[in-house]
Order: sequence, then structure tokens, then C-alpha cells
Amino acid sequence: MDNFTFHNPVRLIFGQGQIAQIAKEIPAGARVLFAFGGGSIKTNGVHAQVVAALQAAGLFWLEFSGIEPNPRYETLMKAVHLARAEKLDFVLAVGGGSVADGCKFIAAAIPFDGEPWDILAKRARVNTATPLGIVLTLPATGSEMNCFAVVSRDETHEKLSFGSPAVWPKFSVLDPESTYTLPPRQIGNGIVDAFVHVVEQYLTYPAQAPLTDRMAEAILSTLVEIAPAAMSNPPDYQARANLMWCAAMALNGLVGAGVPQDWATHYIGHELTAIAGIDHARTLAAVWPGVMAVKFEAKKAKLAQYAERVWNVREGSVDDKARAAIAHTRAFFESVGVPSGLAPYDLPADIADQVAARLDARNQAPLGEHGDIDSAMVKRVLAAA
Ligand SMILES: NC(=O)c1ccc[n+]([C@@H]2O[C@H](COP(=O)([O-])OP(=O)(O)OC[C@H]3O[C@@H](n4cnc5c(N)ncnc54)[C@H](O)[C@@H]3O)[C@@H](O)[C@H]2O)c1
Repeated sequence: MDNFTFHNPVRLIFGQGQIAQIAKEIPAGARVLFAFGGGSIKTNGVHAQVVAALQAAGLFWLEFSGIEPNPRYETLMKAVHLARAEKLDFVLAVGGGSVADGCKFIAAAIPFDGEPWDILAKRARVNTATPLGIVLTLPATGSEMNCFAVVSRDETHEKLSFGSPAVWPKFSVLDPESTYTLPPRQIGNGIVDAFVHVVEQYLTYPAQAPLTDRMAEAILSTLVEIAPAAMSNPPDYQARANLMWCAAMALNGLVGAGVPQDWATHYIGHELTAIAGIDHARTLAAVWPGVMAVKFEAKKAKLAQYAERVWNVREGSVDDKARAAIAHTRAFFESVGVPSGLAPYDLPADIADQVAARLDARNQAPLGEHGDIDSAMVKRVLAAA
């Protein structure tokens, strides 16, 4: 087991009717920036519940709407200017991962001395941020329980991430009923996103970390078990609740404790969103089979363990089990409506060259748990995918 520090200060408030709790969580006298996306929160009653809670607490707030999927720097900076002009001192994000991530950037940018784009492009240090709380409406990213964010910039077609302890949410409220208005596409995306978050921290090489492995396998097995009910309509409360809990646990530091990690699928996937606008989770399902094909030898011991424990594959050699695990995983993605491999997606013919060049330009490769996925190998990954 590798050395690690585990620290997660997010106060997670979970369950039916819990949005009202924000009245107690936001400091008295705060001036709140209430930020959201395209308006789904007005159709599912979440907006009304947030307003009622803010009123009950006697808080001043201003609304900022229009944070788009894959939140854009250009839009977020409008919120930063509003918050600075109006001296807002608490950011309340209400929506999916895009709103949560966008608000982490807003919170970091408000007091930032200098060009806020440097937080993403130059990894400029974020020493302080405006305090932030989240009301989550889409189980997928884990943003509600981590200190990372991903932001896109229209002007340059870039999608970049940052992380800082300054943007840990003070609290996150997860009410499974707030997910009832999600279209099937977003539920499927959410299941795949949470699943791949665990896989990126698990499918590397054996690291003598059986507790961390079994926690990862518990999340993967639970996602497989609940996926059909989570996709069902009318919505199944218990399935949505367990999906929300899985997604939060998938990327809150716990299943990365003491183990090597491989975020190659994510880094390559971010480029597919930046270049072709594909949903985040779909890029993961597109790229992942390529990473498994190219890194098969390095990963097969762990793939075989995964085959046995998550997919109940008992027969065959290590290679047979590893191949079965990949096939089961791809079928699982397809079962929730997320196509696996690159072929189903509309991508330019030179996509591999474009992705490799972009990773090189930012010195982002090599990737992978062995740090050996250089840009030439990224091209092989995309060819295999
Ligand atoms: N911070 C992290 O650790 C992390 C991890 C993975 C991905 N991400 C990033 O998060 C973003 C994706 O977030 P996401 O997958 O949560 O999707 P999203 O926030 O982009 O939302 C997708 C769509 O669903 C709609 N929506 C949200 N909640 C709804 C509801 N309850 N009912 C109806 N519609 C609803 C949104 O308006 C949007 O149109 C990407 O930019 C991705 O790169 C961040």
C-alpha cells in the first residue's frame, strides 16, 4: 500500500426534503450568489425550495443563471464580476457537476489577484476562495464531495482542470428526488461517469491495498446492481438514492487511498469534449476500451480480479478473465445507453493527431499509473478505441 493522506471536510446532507437545511448551513448575514444552469431547477421545484430556505434564513441573495454544461470561462467570469460588484461573500451552486465546478472556479476567482484564467492554464496557486455550498441535482461527477473542477474556454477550445483545498464545498445537499426530472441520457451518463471514476483509481496494478480494492469493488458492484432501477421511469427513490451515494463516494478521495491511479481516460476524454463537444461521460466510454487494449499486459492482473469480484467470472486464465471484464464493462455502458468505443461518435478523421498535439502542447502526457502513456501511445489508444 502506498503512503497517503485522506482528508475530506465536506458536510454531506443526504435525503428527501433536506434542501431546507441550507438555511442553517449558510452563515448568518451572508450575501449569497445563487448560481444555476439552464432552468431545470425551476421545473422540478428545487429553485422554490432553495428560495424558501434563503428566505427562512433572512439572507440576501442575487441569482445568476445560465451556467452551461461543460461550464464556460466566459460565462463564469460574468458571475465573478457580479459577485465582486455586489460584494457577495457566499457562493451557492444549485445543479449538476457543471454548475458545481463552475461555482468552484467562481469562488476561487472572486478574490484572485491576477488573471483568473491562470488558475486553469498555468495552475496558478489558489490560496483563498469565497466559501461555497452545493445543492446537487445530478449524480455523476463527485464534484459535490471533492475540491476539483473542470472549466472550458470557448475562445481557445480548451477544457482544463484545477484543484485546491480552498474550494472544498462547506456543505453539499443531496436530495434524490431532485434527480427525478433527469432525462435517461443524463442518468446513463451519470452511472458511467461514477463507474469510470472508480475504475481510474482501481484498474492499475495490485498494490496490496485490499480494503481500498474492496471499497472500489463495492461501488462498482452497487452501480451494476442498481443501474436498471436507476434508469427506470417513474423514478425509483431507493435506486436514485444509492446512485447519488455511489457517485459521491466514487471521487471523494476514499477509493484512491493507498493505490496507484490512472487518469488517462479522463485526460484524453477532456480533449474529445473540447474538440467535438461530446458529453463528458460519453468520452470516457469512448476512450476506455482503447486504454484497456493498449495497456492490457500492465493491467491484466487487476482486470482479472475485477472480473472475478464484480462480474463473477470464475472460468479461464488471467488473460481470459481480463478480456471478459472488458467485454462486461462495455456491455454495461451500452445497457445504460452510453455507446462504448470511438466508432459511434462523430469525430474528425485526424482526431488522434489533434488530441496528441494538444496534450503535448500543454506537457500533459505522459499519462497512466506508470507515466508511460506518451502522445505516441495516446494515438495508439485512440486507434484501438
Ligand atoms: N469536479 C469533478 O471532480 C468532475 C468529475 C467529473 C466530471 N466533471 C465535469 O462535470 C461536468 C459534467 O457534469 P454532469 O455530468 O453532472 O452534467 P451537467 O452538470 O453538465 O448537466 C448535464 C445536463 O443535465 C441538466 N440537469 C442537471 N440536473 C438536472 C435535473 N435534476 N433535471 C433535469 N436536467 C438536469 C443540466 O442542465 C445539463 O443540461 C463536465 O464538465 C465534467 O468535465 C467534474
